[in-house]
Amino acid sequence: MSVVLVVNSGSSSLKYQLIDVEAGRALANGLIERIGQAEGHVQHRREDAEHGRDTWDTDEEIPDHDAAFKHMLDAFEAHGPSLESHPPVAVGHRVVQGGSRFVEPTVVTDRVKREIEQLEELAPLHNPANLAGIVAAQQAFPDVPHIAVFDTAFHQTLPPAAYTYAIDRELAAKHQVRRYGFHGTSHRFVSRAAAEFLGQPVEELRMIVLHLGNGASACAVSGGRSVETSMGMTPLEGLVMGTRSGDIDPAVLLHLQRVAGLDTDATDKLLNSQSGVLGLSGHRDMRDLVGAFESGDEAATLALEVYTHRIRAYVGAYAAQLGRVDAIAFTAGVGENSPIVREWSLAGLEGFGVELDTDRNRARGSDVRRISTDASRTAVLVVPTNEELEIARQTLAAVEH
Ligand SMILES: Nc1ncnc2c1ncn2[C@@H]1O[C@H](COP(=O)(O)OP(=O)(O)O)[C@@H](O)[C@H]1O
Ligand SMILES: CC(=O)OP(=O)(O)O
Ligand SMILES: [Mg+2]
Repeated sequence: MSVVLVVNSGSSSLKYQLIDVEAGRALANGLIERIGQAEGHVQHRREDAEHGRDTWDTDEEIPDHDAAFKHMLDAFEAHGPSLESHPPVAVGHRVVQGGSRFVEPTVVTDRVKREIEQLEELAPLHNPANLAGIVAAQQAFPDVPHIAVFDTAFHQTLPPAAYTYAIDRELAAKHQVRRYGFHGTSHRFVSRAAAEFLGQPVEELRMIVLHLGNGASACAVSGGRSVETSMGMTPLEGLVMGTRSGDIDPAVLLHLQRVAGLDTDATDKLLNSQSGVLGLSGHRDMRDLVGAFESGDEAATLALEVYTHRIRAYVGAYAAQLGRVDAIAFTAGVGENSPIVREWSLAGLEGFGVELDTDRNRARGSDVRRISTDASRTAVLVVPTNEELEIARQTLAAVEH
C-alpha cells in the first residue's frame, strides 16, 4: 500500500486527506478552518472499509498554519488511522500559481520554495497560504519528499493565441502578464474520467469541462490537452462565481475609481470577495441562492440567470474553438449537485446537438453519469472531481520517477 498525505492549504483553512493511492481511496480527511481567527474549527473524518465513517469536531483557537498541522497530527493520533501504521511515503501540496515556470509536479527544495514565493505577485490570495502549508508540513514530516502540484500546470499547453492578452507586448512580458488558467488538476482528472466512462481514448476526444465550485472555470480539452480555459492571469477572469465577478469591462474599474473613489485594495476586494452571485443576490452559496429563487426572490432569479447565461456563452465559444464537441462534463460542488444550473446552462442548445434528458438530469447520484438523451450528439456528463486523489497520484508518480 502506498499512502500519500495531500495538503490543500488556503489563507484561513487547511484541508488534508490521507490516501491509499493504489486503492484510490481516502483513509481519512480533515478540514481545519478559521486559522488566525478567534474561533477555529477542526474536523477529522476517518474512512474505514470495516467500521464505516466516523467524524470528530472541535472548536479551538488556531493561531497559524504550524498550529493547524499540530492539530492534524493530534487528530490522527487520537482518532486514527495511526500514521505509524500508515506512514505517508510523500506529502503532495496543492499550489495554485506555478506561472510559466512549473509545468509538472515538482519536488520541493529551498529553491522551489523561493520560486513559489516569487510567484506570489501573480496570486496574492493563494500562493502565500500554499507556501505556509509547505513550510509547516516540512516541519511535521521532515523525512519524506514534499511534492508541489500546480493548478496552472495542465494549462501550459494553451496556444499563444489563447494565453496572450492584447496589450503592449513588452510591458506584458516584463511583468509576466498572460493567461495561466487554474483548476488544472480538476480539469485533467475529469477529462480522463469522462473518457474512461465513454470507453474512448482521451486522445480522440474533444470536450468541455465545467468546474463549478466556489471558484468556477471552463476548459476546452482536445486530445487530453487544455487548449482554452476561462480563468486568466489570476482566478478572477471568466465565469461568474460565488463572490468573484468573472469577466467585466476593465473600464468599469476605471469608472468606479473615478466616480466612487475606490482605491486598488477596495477594487480588489469588490471584484474578488463582494461580487459574483453574492454581489447580485446576497447569497454566495448555490444552495441558498437556489432556495431564494424557489421562494420567488427576484434578485436570486437574476443572479441565477446571469450565472448560467455566462456558462452558455463559454460553451458556445469553446465549441467554436474545438470544432466538434464529443462531451460536456459538469463537475465540482455546483456542477455535481445542481440540476437547475445544468439545465439553464445548456438550454436552447438542441440545435447544436446538445440535448439534456430532464429525468436523468434531476436524478441524484455520486458516480459518473450521463444526463443527455441517447440521441444527443454531444454526451453531457456529471463527473465528480477528486483533486486530492489526482494530487496523490501525481505525487506518487513524481516520487517513483
Ligand atoms: N446540493 C447542492 N446543490 C447546489 N449547490 C451545491 C450543493 N452542494 C454543494 N453545492 C455548492 O457547491 C459550492 C462549493 O463547491 P466546492 O466544489 O465544494 O467548492 P470549493 O472546493 O471551491 O470550495 C457551493 O456554492 C455550494 O453551495
Ligand atoms: C484557483 C481557484 O479559484 O481555486 P478555488 O476554486 O479553490 O477558489
Ligand atoms: Mg474546489
